[in-house]
Order: sequence, then C-alpha cells, then structure tokens
Amino acid sequence: MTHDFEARAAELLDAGAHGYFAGGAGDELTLRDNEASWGRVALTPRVLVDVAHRDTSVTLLGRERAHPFLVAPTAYQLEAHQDGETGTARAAAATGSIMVLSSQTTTDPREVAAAVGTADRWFQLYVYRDRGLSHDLVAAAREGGYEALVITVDFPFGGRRERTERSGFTLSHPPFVDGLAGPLSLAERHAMHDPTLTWDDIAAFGEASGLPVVLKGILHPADAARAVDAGVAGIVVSNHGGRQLDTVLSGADALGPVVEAVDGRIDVLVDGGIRRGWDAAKALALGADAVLVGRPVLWGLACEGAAGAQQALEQLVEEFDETLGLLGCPRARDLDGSYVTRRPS
Ligand SMILES: Cc1cc2nc3c(=O)[nH]c(=O)nc-3n(C[C@H](O)[C@H](O)[C@H](O)COP(=O)(O)O)c2cc1C
Ligand SMILES: CCCCC(=O)C(=O)O
Repeated sequence: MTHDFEARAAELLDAGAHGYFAGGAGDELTLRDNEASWGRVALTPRVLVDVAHRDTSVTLLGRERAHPFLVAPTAYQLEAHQDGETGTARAAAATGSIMVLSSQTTTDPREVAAAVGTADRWFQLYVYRDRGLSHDLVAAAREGGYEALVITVDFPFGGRRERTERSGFTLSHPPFVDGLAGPLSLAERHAMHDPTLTWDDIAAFGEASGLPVVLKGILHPADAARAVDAGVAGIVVSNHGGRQLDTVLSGADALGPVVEAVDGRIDVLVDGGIRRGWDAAKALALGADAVLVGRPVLWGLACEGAAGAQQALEQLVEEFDETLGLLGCPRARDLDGSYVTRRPS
C-alpha cells in the first residue's frame, strides 16, 4: 500500500533526506492542499453501464499509452535507495509508465536509459546560468534516447524550504551534473538556476534538442495560452509539489481554467498530491491528458528499491482501472466533466 510505504520511508530514511523528499516551502499550506484539493472534487458515478472490460489507455504527445501515469522528475534518487534512478526507470518500464528523469539525477542519463532498453523516457531540463551546462545535459539525454524535453519553468531559484534548511541536509551521492559543474552545496545548486529565463529562450532549447518540449510548472491560464503560442507540445499544471512558493493554487484547482484556455490545442498534464487511482480519474475528468506522480514512487523506492517503486505504480494503475468500472465509464478516454462535481462545503 502506498500509504504504508510513506510511513515506513519516514522511519527508514535519515531525517535530513526524509525532510528533503517530503517537505514543501514555507508553512507547507500548498503541500497539504495538493492532496486535500483532490478530495474536494467529488466523483458522480453512472450505473447500469457494462463495465466488464475497461480501457485505461490514453494518447499523449500523439502516441497511445497504456494508462495516464508518468513518474514525475525527482532529484537525488540514490539518496532514497541504492537502486536510485535506474530502479525507478525499471519500475516505470515494468508498468508501462513514462519515466521523467530529473536534471539533478544521481545517475548518468545514458546509464538509466541502458537499463530499460526501448521503454518510454522523457528528460526534465533545468536551464542553468551556465547555458552550456544545460546544453550538455540535453546532449546526454539525446544520446540516451529520451523522447521529450520537459523544461521546468517554476524554478528561477529555489523556494524557502525550511525543513531542509533546519536539517542542514547534504548529499552523499554526487548528482551527474556535478561531473559537469563541480561539487556544490544545496544552496549553491539553487543558485545555478537562471533567473533571467523568459519565453524567448524556450524555442532555442526545443530547436537545439530536436525534441518535443513540455513546459512544467504552469498554473495561470494566461501562461497556458502563451505556451500554446510558443509552439510547445504540452504543459504540466504543477506547483512543484508545494516546494516553491507557499500558498499558490493546487494543481487540482488550477487545472480547469488552464484546460479551458488551452482548448485542446496541446496536451495538458497535471501533478501534485495524486495519491490514488481515483485522483487520476478526476484529473482526466477535469480535462487533463495524463498525470505525474512524485513522492509515492520515491516512498516505494526508499522502502524496497525498484520493486517498491513498481508496486506503488501498479497500485495506482489498478485503482484507476477499478475507478473506471465503479464510475460507469469503462474507457479512460470518455472521462469528462459529467463525472465530477465540486463537493458541497
Ligand atoms: C524530492 C523531490 C524532488 C524534486 N525534484 C524535481 C526536479 O529535479 N525537477 C522538477 O522539475 N521537479 C522536481 N520535483 C517536483 C516533482 O516533479 C513534482 O512536480 C511533484 O513532486 C509532484 O507532486 P507529488 O510529489 O505530490 O506527486 C521534485 C519533487 C520532490 C518531492
Ligand atoms: C536544485 C533543486 C533540484 C531539485 C528540485 O527541483 C527540488 O528539490 O524540488
């Protein structure tokens, strides 16, 4: 059970690493709201529908996928378990989930790729002040056969992570990028990010990489419309797991207006607080094409390595399949606004 993994990971990991993985920014209001806000969306099932066969598949960036779950990019996975990013990638491959590998991976992107053969993989890009460093990361991703570039746009610099500051958490496994940049403290890592990044820079990375670009970290419908104009293939509605600016809107609450602004022109993904298969069904009913899951996979990895990460993903897919049946909507593609309503408060 994913909730069991969460509790066990808190005991297994040392306090510094656990605080880094679990924590959010400021008073962690957004961190808590990310989970709570899916609870405020109520499902409205239909009955007497033949649900003997269910189809969890969706289409994303023009390709059919077995189900709507992706593994969100999360940094420093060797700090969670010795299986690290390679273990997560194996779990993603075994469950037909797309793995999004973080720019702050502790394993070489090509090594992660080699462990999973042809399985789907995307690469998350941080644009650093040292643009050459980001271009080197893109080159490694291209060599590793990553199929899309997820550029994170909600991180001009790091948010106020008070748990991490208090614990003085330091890394015991150097990130891959350190081989390129030299060893750094967490604070120095936050300062690597380029705060001058604007819309004008996005196209350059798309062109240089030759890969479809997905912008991660959009909450405002006007930015969603701007992303469509910028020619990207998709966006991720996200508040970075509540780790950047506290009290911003949750993914669940931001999603509807963004979907309206995008109006089907590009793919819309969402993350933050998705802990159950039915949360994903709500996301799709509200107009998302797919969802990313961060911490649940990390907790599985921390407890049981690749096998635990796989179990966490399997549980989500199973719950999603059951939700389609109990909701009377056997095809994930048919989920729409008629299956959800705002829970009366
Ligand atoms: C420990 C941790 C590390 C993260 N590292 C990255 C990262 O390197 N790049 C990135 O774009 N997002 C990063 N994120 C944000 C996640 O991709 C994702 O947006 C968020 O965790 C989703 O919320 P959830 O954990 O509630 O599922 C990180 C999140 C966590 C919890
Ligand atoms: C330099 C921080 C990279 C990881 C990250 O995005 C996070 O901790 O949220």
